[in-house]
Amino acid sequence: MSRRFDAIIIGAGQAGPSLAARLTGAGMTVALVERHFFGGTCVNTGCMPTKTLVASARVAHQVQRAAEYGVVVHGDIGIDLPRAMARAHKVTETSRGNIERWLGSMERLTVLRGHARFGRADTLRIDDEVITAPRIFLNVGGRALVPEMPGVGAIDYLTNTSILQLDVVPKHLAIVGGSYIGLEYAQMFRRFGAEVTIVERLPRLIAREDEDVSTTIREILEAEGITVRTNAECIAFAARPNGIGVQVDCTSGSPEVIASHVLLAVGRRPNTDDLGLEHAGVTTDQHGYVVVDDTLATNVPGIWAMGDCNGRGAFTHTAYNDYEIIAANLLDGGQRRVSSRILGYALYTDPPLGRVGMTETQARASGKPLLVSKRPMTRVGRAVERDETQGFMKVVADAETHRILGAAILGVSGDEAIHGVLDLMNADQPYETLQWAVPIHPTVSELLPTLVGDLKPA
Ligand SMILES: Cc1cc2nc3c(=O)[nH]c(=O)nc-3n(C[C@H](O)[C@H](O)[C@H](O)COP(=O)(O)OP(=O)(O)OC[C@H]3O[C@@H](n4cnc5c(N)ncnc54)[C@H](O)[C@@H]3O)c2cc1C
Ligand SMILES: NC(=O)c1ccc[n+]([C@@H]2O[C@H](COP(=O)([O-])OP(=O)(O)OC[C@H]3O[C@@H](n4cnc5c(N)ncnc54)[C@H](O)[C@@H]3O)[C@@H](O)[C@H]2O)c1
Repeated sequence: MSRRFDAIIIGAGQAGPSLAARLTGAGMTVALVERHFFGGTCVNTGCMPTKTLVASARVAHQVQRAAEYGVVVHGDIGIDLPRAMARAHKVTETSRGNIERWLGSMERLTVLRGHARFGRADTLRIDDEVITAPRIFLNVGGRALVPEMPGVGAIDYLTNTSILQLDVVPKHLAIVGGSYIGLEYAQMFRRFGAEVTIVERLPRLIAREDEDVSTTIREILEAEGITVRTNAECIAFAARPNGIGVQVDCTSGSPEVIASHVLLAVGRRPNTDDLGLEHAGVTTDQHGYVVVDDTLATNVPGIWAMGDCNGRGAFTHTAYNDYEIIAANLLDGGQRRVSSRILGYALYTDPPLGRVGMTETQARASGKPLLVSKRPMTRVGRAVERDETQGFMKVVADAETHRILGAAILGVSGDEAIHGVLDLMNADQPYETLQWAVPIHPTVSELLPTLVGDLKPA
C-alpha cells in the first residue's frame, strides 16, 4: 500500500521547509522526508556553527589587540574550546528546533524521518513506507568530498562535520584546501591558538577570485602566523609517530608537514549517489549533480531539484532562491529563471570578503569596454577609526552601459557594505545613481559613491 500526496519534498535543508509552507498553504497535501537533522548543512554543520565560532575567534583576536585600543586586560587570556563549541551547538539547536516546530505546525504536511529512494519517477520508498506524488522536489544537498588521495584511508581526518566535535584546540592543524571552508577554519583555529598550515593545490588561495584578492587574503592570514603552501601537487598522507604526515610536493618549503590534525576542505559532493535516481530516469552530470533547466526542472516531468544538489549554486541564499523561483513559477504564475540571478556571496575571514557579480578577470575576458575603481581600506574613515584597515574595495563597470558588472569589498564590514552594490545591480541602474545617494557617515558603505566616482578606463 502506498500513500499518495500532491507533492513530496526530499530534504529539510534551505529550500524544502519553505516550499512545504507554500505548497501546503496553497491547499496541497505534502510529504517532507528528512533522514538526519532538520535545517541541513547550513544550520547543523555549515554557516551557523562556523559563523558562531568565527565570532568567538574574533573576540579572541580583539582581546589580544586590546592594549592597542587602550584597553587593559588583567590575567591570562585563554580559549575554552568546549564552551565556544557549546555556543555554536546552541545556535544550531535553537534554529533546528525552530524549523522542527514550524514544520510540525503546518496543516496538510506529513513529515517522514528516513532515507528516501526512488522506486519510479513518481514513487519513493522510505524504509517500509512507499509514497507517491505527481510532483517531487529534491533538496538533498551535499557532503564533504573525500578524494582518493594516497594514504587518506590510513589517517583520521576531519571534515566540516567532525571538526565541530573537537574539544581541544589542535596543536597543529593542517588544512587541505584553501577556499571557503579552509580559510574560515584556518583563521578561526589560529586565533584559538593552533599552529595552522593551509595546503592548496592551485597557485593561489581562493583562486576563483581576482589575484589581488587572493594575494591580500594570503597576506592577512600570514600576518596572523598561518603558513600557506600553494602549488601543492601530489598531496599524500601517512601516519607518523609524532602525528599525521601531509606530504606536499611544492616548489618551496619542507616536503612534509607533520600535523596533529588534518581537515579536508577540498569541496563538496551532492547527496545523489544513493537516491535511486536511475529508477526515476533523472539525469545527473559526471559529478553527480542533478541536471536542471533554467526553471530548476529536471529532464523528468514532475521532478525538480533545488539547492546544492543541482550544481547551480553552493550557498544558503542560492538554495533559498531556488525555492523562491519554483514557488513563484508554480503558484504565482511567475516566469522566474536561475539565469537572471545576480550572485553575491561572502567569505567570512576577518576582515570578510563581500562579493557580487563578475570578478575583474571575468569582466576583462568578456571583452566589454571597462571602467575600474579601487580604493584601499586605509582610505576608509570607518576602518581607520576601528584600526582595521586591511584590504580594499573594487568595482568594475561597463563603460558603455554604465552598469556595474561586479564588485569586491575585502575589508571590515565588507559582507554588509557589498549589498549597496548588489541592490543597485538588481535595480539595473547605472553607477551614477550611487553617486547621488547620501550615505551615512561614518560607514564603510559611504565610500561607495566615491569609489564609483573614481571609475577610470581599464
Ligand atoms: C562549513 C560550511 C560553511 C558554510 N558557510 C556558508 C555561509 O556562510 N554562507 C552560505 O551561504 N553558505 C554556506 N555554506 C553552504 C551552505 O551550507 C549550503 O549551500 C546550503 O546548506 C545548501 O542547502 P541545501 O538546502 O541545498 O542542502 P542541505 O542544507 O545540505 O540540506 C539537504 C538535506 O537533505 C537531507 N537528505 C539528503 N539526502 C536525503 C535522502 N535521500 N532522504 C532524506 N533526506 C535526505 C540531508 O540530511 C539534509 O538535511 C557552508 C557550508 C559548509 C559546509
Ligand atoms: N562563506 C561561505 O559562503 C561558505 C563558507 C564555507 C563553505 N561554503 C560552501 O561550501 C562549499 C565547499 O567549500 P570548500 O572550501 O570545501 O570547497 P571549494 O570547492 O570552494 O574549494 C576547494 C579548494 O580545495 C582545493 N583542492 C581541491 N583538491 C585539492 C587537493 N587534492 N589538494 C589540495 N587542494 C585541493 C581547490 O583548489 C579549492 O581551492 C563551497 O561551495 C562553498 O560555497 C560557503
